[in-house]
Amino acid sequence: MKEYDTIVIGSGVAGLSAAYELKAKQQQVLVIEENLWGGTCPNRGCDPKKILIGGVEARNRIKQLLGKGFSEVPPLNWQELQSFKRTFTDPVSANRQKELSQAGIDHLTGTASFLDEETVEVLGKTFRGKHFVLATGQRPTILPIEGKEFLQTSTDFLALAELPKQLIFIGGGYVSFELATIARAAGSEVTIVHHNQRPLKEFDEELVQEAIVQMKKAGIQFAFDVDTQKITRQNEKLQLIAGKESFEADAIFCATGRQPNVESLHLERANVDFTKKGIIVNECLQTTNPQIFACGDVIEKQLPKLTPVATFEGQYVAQKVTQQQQKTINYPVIPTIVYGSPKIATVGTTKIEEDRQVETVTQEMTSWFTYHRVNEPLAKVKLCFNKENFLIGASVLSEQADELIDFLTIAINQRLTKEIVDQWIFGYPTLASDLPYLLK
Ligand SMILES: Cc1cc2nc3c(=O)[nH]c(=O)nc-3n(C[C@H](O)[C@H](O)[C@H](O)COP(=O)(O)OP(=O)(O)OC[C@H]3O[C@@H](n4cnc5c(N)ncnc54)[C@H](O)[C@@H]3O)c2cc1C
Ligand SMILES: NC(=O)c1ccc[n+]([C@@H]2O[C@H](COP(=O)([O-])OP(=O)(O)OC[C@H]3O[C@@H](n4cnc5c(N)ncnc54)[C@H](O)[C@@H]3O)[C@@H](O)[C@H]2O)c1
Repeated sequence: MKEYDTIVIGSGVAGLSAAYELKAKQQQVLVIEENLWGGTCPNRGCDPKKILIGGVEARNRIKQLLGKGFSEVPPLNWQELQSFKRTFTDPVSANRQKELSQAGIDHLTGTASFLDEETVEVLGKTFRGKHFVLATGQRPTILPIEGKEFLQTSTDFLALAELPKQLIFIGGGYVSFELATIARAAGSEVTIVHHNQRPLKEFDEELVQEAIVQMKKAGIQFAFDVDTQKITRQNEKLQLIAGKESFEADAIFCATGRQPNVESLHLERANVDFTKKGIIVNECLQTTNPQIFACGDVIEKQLPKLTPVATFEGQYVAQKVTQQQQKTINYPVIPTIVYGSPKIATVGTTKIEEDRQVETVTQEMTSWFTYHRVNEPLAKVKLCFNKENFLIGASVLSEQADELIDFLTIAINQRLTKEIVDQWIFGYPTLASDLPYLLK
């Protein structure tokens, strides 16, 4: 049986960032992956989504400038956009394997299951590890309802060769807001159905409501307080049934959250505890078995489950395994973005907490040159300052929120004030040159 210093299970951003860091510390490493190498982000998550959003952004820019240089909005050609996307996604899995070979990291395709605390089995072969890193990520949850076999997921949507005419997204989270924006811009009729009145609950409620107003203007329909009970097929059409209400569509996508990939690992044989939200870890990302660490989406955590968070954790875990790191994990503030149209982004503390004596300042930026020059309908920021006037959090609504939020993240991490940035010269006119007007 072959023995390794560390066996990494899962080749997403969490697993691979751990593997490369472990190899750099001269460890013998094996990575095991059961599906596409590279995991969710580059194959069926952030990257393909953002390529499709690129087409939407270009079209929306022209839409905003109708009568201001443009007289018509060009149609978004789904097949062409999908082919462009595939030029990115198709080579990912083979490239990731090639890169691992070049780095001298052993890798194996198959499902890993523990036999005991030190041994895993893959396709009938066994491997022993002194340490393990569990980075098996999550998969979309499918509602356990009658007709669930008709439900599709974000993975299916991102791979659609043809775009159906009428679509429903169940759930008012990231996936629904982003994929509904893409489908609508490409010409589908789209409805988001949500089970209460508060979609995107992690984001500022007022900004979410303002985003919904604009999405409705773009033709996306919303149905709130809809408790989906079953899906039926009648001829070529699907019916989503919720009590007395029913909605018709050609395709229905379930976007009600994601669940951890733990079942096939047989964690009980390795004495690793987990809940339905993920693998339980301590503040050193160590599982209930001290030789086994876990990172990325598969762990149970309050933080947002995002690519840069998974990368950060993968690197930390590698330092922990090689004992280069003594401290508990210390996360910086985490920016998170919904790539709809408009975009909504948030970072740090954004709620007024009396005991921290914070102040929230709302700035409407629509008339600022940055937004007015491209005729954005609404651009708004909410900034949270502590009593020393340092920025500690922000929420942004705009087509350019994804870029501004990172400048605000730098301002929080570096404790930037207006006095400091007034000493700097930024390229003008840019989002960065707005920064002095946003800080105290
Ligand atoms: C549609 C979509 C859009 C997203 N957009 C963004 C975005 O814009 N920005 C952002 O920051 N985040 C985004 N995310 C979230 C981001 O993709 C994840 O947070 C990130 O990919 C998690 O990485 P990971 O390494 O933890 O897991 P994954 O990338 O999921 O990797 C886990 C891997 O483990 C493998 N595996 C599972 N079980 C086993 C087993 N027993 N044996 C062997 N292999 C196994 C899986 O096949 C998978 O490849 C998006 C997610 C989705 C679904
Ligand atoms: N831009 C990004 O960073 C990005 C984009 C996509 C996905 N992601 C990651 O993927 C995760 C999954 O995204 P998601 O949108 O599937 O999940 P989510 O957790 O963001 O949203 C799911 C939504 O579905 C609702 N819901 C739950 N049960 C429901 C039901 N029966 N009927 C109707 N609504 C219901 C929830 O209240 C919630 O609003 C995200 O939490 C995030 O970690 C990130």
